[in-house]
Amino acid sequence: MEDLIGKANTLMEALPYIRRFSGKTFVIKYGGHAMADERLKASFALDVIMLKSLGINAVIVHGGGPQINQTLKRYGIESEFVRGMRVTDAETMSVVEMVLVGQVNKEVVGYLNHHGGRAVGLSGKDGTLLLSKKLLLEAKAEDGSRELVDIGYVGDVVKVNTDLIRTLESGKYLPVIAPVGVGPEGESYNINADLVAGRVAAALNAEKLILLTDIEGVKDKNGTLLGSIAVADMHRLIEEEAITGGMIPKVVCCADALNEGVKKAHIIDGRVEHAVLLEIFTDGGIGTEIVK
Ligand SMILES: Nc1ncnc2c1ncn2[C@@H]1O[C@H](COP(=O)(O)OP(=O)(O)O)[C@@H](O)[C@H]1O
Ligand SMILES: CC(=O)N[C@@H](CCC(=O)OP(=O)(O)O)C(=O)O
Repeated sequence: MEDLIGKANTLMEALPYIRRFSGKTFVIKYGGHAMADERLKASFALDVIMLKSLGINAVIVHGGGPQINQTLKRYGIESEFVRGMRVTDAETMSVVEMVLVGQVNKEVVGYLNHHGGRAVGLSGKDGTLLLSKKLLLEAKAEDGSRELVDIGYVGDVVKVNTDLIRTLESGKYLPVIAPVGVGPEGESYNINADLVAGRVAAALNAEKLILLTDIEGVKDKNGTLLGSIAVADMHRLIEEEAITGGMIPKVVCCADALNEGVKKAHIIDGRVEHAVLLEIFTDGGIGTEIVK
């Protein structure tokens, strides 16, 4: 009996969160390690289906950097990154689109539905979901000055077709978005998935933006996990090169999303089973929260 009462208490702990979040929108960026491991795939799918069952409008944006790397390697195409963004020429762009839209998106949709979801896969081209433009990247020149760098078909989101997402949600469907945008001339753009998640969260006025990654959260120069960082500290950590590579677009898009009205932004460890539920339904949460 004690065991059963314990179970009931665990359920009751979630009640205030369920009350607070039912009817709200959560945008979840799914990527990194959690996409590579069968047990974690199932745990992620079940977490998302649980959220939908509780009346939370979950929207998934997935990555696929490692899968793109694998295919580029198979084709003998070299790839390099600037501040966490892949330099993308026309040939690379066609591989990126093939892998993200044709392979990864369908795989994610497949296992969400296998576990009982009503997932619908979309690229930024479907219904012009992600109208985009070329992204010029601000980087440090050798003399220390700032310069804008053209890294090819890499984009930023100009406008999100929120109508399409709301239409799917009203039918209880679960949108799963591949981070490929479309320009005014119909051209494709490779967009960092964290950036897409941040823009979609802002456009939907989301309650939470949650980025799953392959590390416990954001760490300082000594490797200590930071439970919470303010936007000002974030800029300092980037300047000091404590935050580097793929972590840069993550923290920057969290800060942008908060500025545009998203209530909370979290970077959490996708290697932990049920990471999404632990973040949402426990008092302390997990990982790093970015705060204004
Ligand atoms: N300050 C930092 N704290 C944590 N991770 C960092 C930091 N700076 C750089 N990183 C790196 O960023 C990586 C996460 O970015 P990325 O590999 O692009 O993740 P994902 O594939 O989940 O999008 C971490 O594995 C880590 O190597
Ligand atoms: C411009 C840019 O860098 N786009 C990314 C898109 C995929 C992505 O963001 O995947 P992860 O979240 O798994 O890293 C890329 O080409 O790898």
